Parts: sequence; C-alpha cells; structure tokens
Amino acid sequence: SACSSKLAFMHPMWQEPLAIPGGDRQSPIDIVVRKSVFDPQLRPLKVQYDPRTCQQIWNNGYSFLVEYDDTTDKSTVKGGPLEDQFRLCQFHFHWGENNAWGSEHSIDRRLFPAELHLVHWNSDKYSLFEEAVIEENGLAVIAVFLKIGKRHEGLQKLVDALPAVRHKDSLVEFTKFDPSCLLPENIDDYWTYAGSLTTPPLTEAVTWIVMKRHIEVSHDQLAVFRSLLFTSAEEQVQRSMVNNFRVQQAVKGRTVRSSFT
Ligand SMILES: NS(=O)(=O)c1ncc[nH]1
Ligand SMILES: [Zn+2]
Repeated sequence: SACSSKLAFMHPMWQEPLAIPGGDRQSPIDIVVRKSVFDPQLRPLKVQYDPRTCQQIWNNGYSFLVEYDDTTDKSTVKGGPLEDQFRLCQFHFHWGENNAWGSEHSIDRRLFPAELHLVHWNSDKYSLFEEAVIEENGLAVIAVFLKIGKRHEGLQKLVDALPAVRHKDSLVEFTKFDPSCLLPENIDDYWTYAGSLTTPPLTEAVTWIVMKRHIEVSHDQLAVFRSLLFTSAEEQVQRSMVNNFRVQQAVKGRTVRSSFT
C-alpha cells in the first residue's frame, strides 16, 4: 500500500519545519489527566484486523513501518470517537536510547520507553491515504504505550524480522501478522483529542486515540529496535535509530476527552 511510502519522513524530526500548517492542533502532547473531560457519549472502539492484509516491513529512515494492504476494508477501526470507518494502513513505533524516555505522548508528564502508532485513514470519505492525510477528519491513530517487563510473544515475530531492515530504505516481505496482539486487553479506556501527524507533513488530520493501558515488552526486544539505523547502507557514518520522537506541542484551547471516569 502506498499509505506511508509517499509520506516523506524527513529526519531528524527535531529540525522542525518553519511553517506548520495551522499550528493550533499539533501532536504529540502531554495529557493532563485532571484536565481531561469524561464523555459518556464515547462508544467502545471496534477494531477488526485481518492478518492476511499484512504485506511488508520497511525502514524509512525514521522508524520501521509494518504496512498493510489498504485497498479494501478488511482491517478497520470504527466506533469510539469516530463517526466513520477507518482503514489500517501501517503501524510503527517511537522509542528512546534508554528506558527513561521514548514515547511521544505522556500522561501527567510520565513518559514511556516506547509508543506504538496504528495509522488508519477514513475510507468512508476518501479513497486513498494521500487524500485523507490533508483532511480534518482524515486519519485516526491508535497509540499504545510500551513498558519494559515480560517478553511479548506476539511481538517476537516482528523483532526477528528487524535485522533484515537494519538500514534506511531496506524492505522485507512480512505477512500474516495480526496487530491486535499489540493492543492491551482493555481497549475501552482511552483518551481522545484532535491533533496532527508527528512526522512530516504534520497535517492536522488526526483523531488521536491514546490507550490508558500499556503493553509490556522485554528489555531485549526493545534493544533490537535500537539496533536499527537511521542511515542507509552506503553512508559512511551509521547512526542508531533511537529517540525518533517529536518534541511535545502546545495543547492550546483543545480538550482531551476520556472514555472512562
Ligand atoms: N507518527 S504518526 O503516527 O503521527 C505518523 N504516521 C504517518 C506519519 N506520521
Ligand atoms: Zn508515529
């Protein structure tokens, strides 16, 4: 699927572009729990992923992306804060050089060692990711925090494939992976807010759905993430792919809603 290959992940992200589109609903943010507002109208999230739509993993010089076939409505999310049905196009992670930081969002300033993003686009309204990426209600990203703990058996298949995409622009076939194994058992408790992509084009098209419950991965599994490189095989100087998160952005007038009290 072209859902993310066309998105130029400029890096390092810390060279923030001068002009940001709109600029009043940027991501990521710190979620201040006591300022979030419980919304009883938020429905449970309905996630339906088909592992047969899993296609490949590639290193785009910013993160590694697991890409899904998004030409049909086989892997979708709806419900929750979403009015429409959204198609999964890819998932990726953000992580730190150590376990003290790495996530893009934080909860009352608490950072996690890593954060999973499952990226979906509004297939009720648009026919391509590229169309949806510039529209206000075009995208929905589910974020899940990772904590260091017991080994995540479902993640291991992905970890084992990472050495094959060590360098920027490397790609391998990767199939039959069900990303619902990366969701916490309880997906009914989440925060949601209107935000943006955290990598270029930084468009303000995202309904963020940040899970309250985290998942656990082992120290060794996360160490393999850190063995990836930002740089391509040809480059003289190799740079470890770590700290690939964006600086947090101002909340401005936004309200973060919670699906739980
Ligand atoms: N990190 S993010 O999920 O906001 C994203 N997905 C595609 C481009 N940027
Ligand atoms: Zn992301």
